[in-house]
Amino acid sequence: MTAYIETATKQETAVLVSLATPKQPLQKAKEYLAELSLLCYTLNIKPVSTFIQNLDRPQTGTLIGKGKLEEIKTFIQTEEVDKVIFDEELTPSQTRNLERILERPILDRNSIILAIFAMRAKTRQAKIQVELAQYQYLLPRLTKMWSHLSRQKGGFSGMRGPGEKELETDRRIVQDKISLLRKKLESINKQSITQRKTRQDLVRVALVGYTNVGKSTLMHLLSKSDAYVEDKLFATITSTVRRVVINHIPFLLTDTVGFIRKLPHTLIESFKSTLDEIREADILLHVVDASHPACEEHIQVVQQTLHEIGAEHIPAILVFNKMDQLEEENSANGQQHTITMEAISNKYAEQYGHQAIFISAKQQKNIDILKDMLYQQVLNKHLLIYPNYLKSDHQ
Ligand SMILES: Nc1nc2c(ncn2[C@@H]2O[C@H](COP(=O)(O)OP(=O)(O)OP(=O)(O)O)[C@@H](O)[C@H]2O)c(=O)[nH]1
Ligand SMILES: [Mg+2]
Repeated sequence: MTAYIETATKQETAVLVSLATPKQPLQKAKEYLAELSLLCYTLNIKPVSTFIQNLDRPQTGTLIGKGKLEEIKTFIQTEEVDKVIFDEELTPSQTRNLERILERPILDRNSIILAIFAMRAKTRQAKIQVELAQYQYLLPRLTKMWSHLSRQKGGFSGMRGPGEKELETDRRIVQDKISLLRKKLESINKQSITQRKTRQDLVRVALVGYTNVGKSTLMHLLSKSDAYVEDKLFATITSTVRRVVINHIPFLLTDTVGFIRKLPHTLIESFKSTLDEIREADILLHVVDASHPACEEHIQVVQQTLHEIGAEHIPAILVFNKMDQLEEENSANGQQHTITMEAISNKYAEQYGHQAIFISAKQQKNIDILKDMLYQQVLNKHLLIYPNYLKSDHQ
C-alpha cells in the first residue's frame, strides 16, 4: 500500500512523461504536463525534466517506444532521479514493465491525484473515502506488490512468480478491506443524509469548478468563513457548508472539492456523498479561472463531471474569476485575452442557458453584481419553499 499513499517528506525528484498523438497534439501534451507538474509540487515532488514522445498510438506493453525508454533511463541514471511519472493512465502490466525496465517507481496521474487526496484528507469520512479509492486502485495491481516482495527477498528474477495461492489470499484481504470500508462509508453517508434533511428548508447553493480557480476564496468572501485557500491543487477536498444571508434571505453555501481532467473514477465513486452536496444543490456557482490558458477545456471538464454525477441540469451562474490577472495579461498583449474570454463566456452561457459574470475574488471586483444575480436566483427558489414570503413584510 505504501507505494500509493506515501507522501514525500524530503523533496523527491521526478521526470514527467507524456505522449503526443493525433488525438493529443503536442501543445495539449505540454499543457497537461504543466498541470501534472503542479500536481507534483503539491506532493512535494520536484519535476526535473519532461519527455514527450510522438506516436501514432500508445504502445501496448510500455506506452512509449524503446528508444524513448532508453533516453529516459540514461537521464534518470545520470541525474539520479527518484521517480518516473506518466500523464497517461497506465495499465497494471504497463506499470510493471516500465518499473522493470527503468528500475524506478512508476506513477501515473491517477496515483498522484490519489496521493494528494490522501494528504488532504482530514475528516474521518474523507479518510475512509480516500482509503477506499486507494484499495480499489490497488486491487488490479496486486501482482506488482508481490513481485516487489519476491525481488526484495532475494533473486527470484527469471524464476516463477509468486504463488497463485498467496496472490489469491492477498486479493481476498484487499477485497475484504474494500467491503469493510464500503460499510463504514454507508453508515457515515446515512448520517449525512439525515443531516442534509434537517436543512431542507433552505435554498442550497454549491460552488463548483476546476481545482485552484478560487472557489474557497469566493466562499470566504460571501460567507465571511475561514475557508482554506491555497495556491495548490485540491486545497479543499471536504465540503464546507455555511449559512449566508443576502438581502434578508438566508441560504446555504457549500464549498466543494475541485474537479480535474481525468479525475480517477475510483475517487468519484467513493466521494459520492461529498459530491451529493453538489447534486442536491438548487443553484451552482460554476467558478472559472478566466486567466488560465486552458480555461475553456476546464469548463468542459467541469460540465462533463457534473454530467457524470447527475448534476448537469442544475441552474448555474458562470463566474469568471481572476479578472485582475486577465487584465494584467491584457496590458501585455492588448485586449486580446478579454475578447477571447468574452466570446467563451457568451458561448457557454448560451449553450447551457446560464448567466455569466466576470469578477475578481481577490480584489473584490464585481462581487456586488454577483450577489445581486445570486440573490435573484435564490429568491426564486426561496419562493418555491415559502410561497408567502413576499406577502410578509421582509422586503
Ligand atoms: N489573481 C487572483 N488570484 C485569485 C483570485 N481568487 C483566488 N485567487 C488565488 O487562487 C488560488 C486558489 O484559490 P482557492 O480559493 O484555494 O481555489 P479553489 O478553487 O478553492 O481550489 P481547490 O480547493 O484547490 O480546488 C489562491 O492562491 C488564491 O489566492 C482572484 O480573483 N485573482
Ligand atoms: Mg478550495
